[in-house]
Amino acid sequence: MVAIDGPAASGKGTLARRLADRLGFAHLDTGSLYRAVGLAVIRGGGDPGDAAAATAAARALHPETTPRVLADPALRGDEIAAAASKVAVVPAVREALLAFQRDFASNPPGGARGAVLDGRDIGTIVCPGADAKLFVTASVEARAERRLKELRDRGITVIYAAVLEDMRERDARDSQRAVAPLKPAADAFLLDTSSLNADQALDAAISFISSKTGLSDHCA
Ligand SMILES: Nc1ncnc2c1ncn2[C@@H]1O[C@H](COP(=O)(O)OP(=O)(O)O)[C@@H](O)[C@H]1O
Ligand SMILES: Nc1ccn([C@@H]2O[C@H](COP(=O)(O)OP(=O)(O)O)[C@@H](O)[C@H]2O)c(=O)n1
Repeated sequence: MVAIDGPAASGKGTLARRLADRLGFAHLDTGSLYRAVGLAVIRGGGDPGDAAAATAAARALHPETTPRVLADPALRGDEIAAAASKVAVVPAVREALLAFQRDFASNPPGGARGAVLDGRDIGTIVCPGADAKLFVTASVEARAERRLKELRDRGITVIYAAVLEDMRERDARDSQRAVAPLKPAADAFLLDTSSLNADQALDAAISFISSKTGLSDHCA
């Protein structure tokens, strides 16, 4: 089981997807779970900063329907990213999402022989027993450039300064929250992708993972 954590637009999702393909593992983007909770609160007319509304939305996510919910393209916008980081500070929300993540890691769907999970607290809280942990970073400017390009490619009109500001705010909220803050696990491999392309990041990750013997479905 491989755990990948890091801040927004560091490249952790791209790396996790490509690693999963390479290893024949299932992939779970755990940020989508928090985004789904944020989206559900907004669609219900609520405020993502309201802990009770966020907790109710997290508890309403059921394992059978979750894969369909996670495929909703509406999850990908920056407004939903901000909502996700607000619901993510609520301990009861995190608690409600824990079992789904651990179950995915221990019993990967589709008969996969392992799992790659990416998020903020995979190596520290969700799967502290992971066989390999990576913490992917990049400068906030490089990450804002990447997110800007991604949003513009999807036809969304945004300016660099606003994306940079959003990213700084989310970094601060994610790193400073009391429960499961964004930070590298003590035994994580630090991978700074500021000057690496996606292929180079994948190569560096494969070298690290190859140095670990025997990947299994260890998680908690
Ligand atoms: N090493 C890299 N160098 C440059 N761009 C990258 C790299 N890895 C990913 N990207 C691009 O940056 C954007 C954010 O990557 P993503 O994997 O979604 O980040 P995260 O999951 O950390 O938010 C995407 O458009 C992706 O194609
Ligand atoms: N394991 C996780 C994953 C995401 N999150 C929260 O969910 C938000 C959205 O995560 P994401 O991974 O989809 O965001 P990006 O990195 O794709 O921008 C983050 O800013 C975190 O606040 C979390 O708290 N724990």
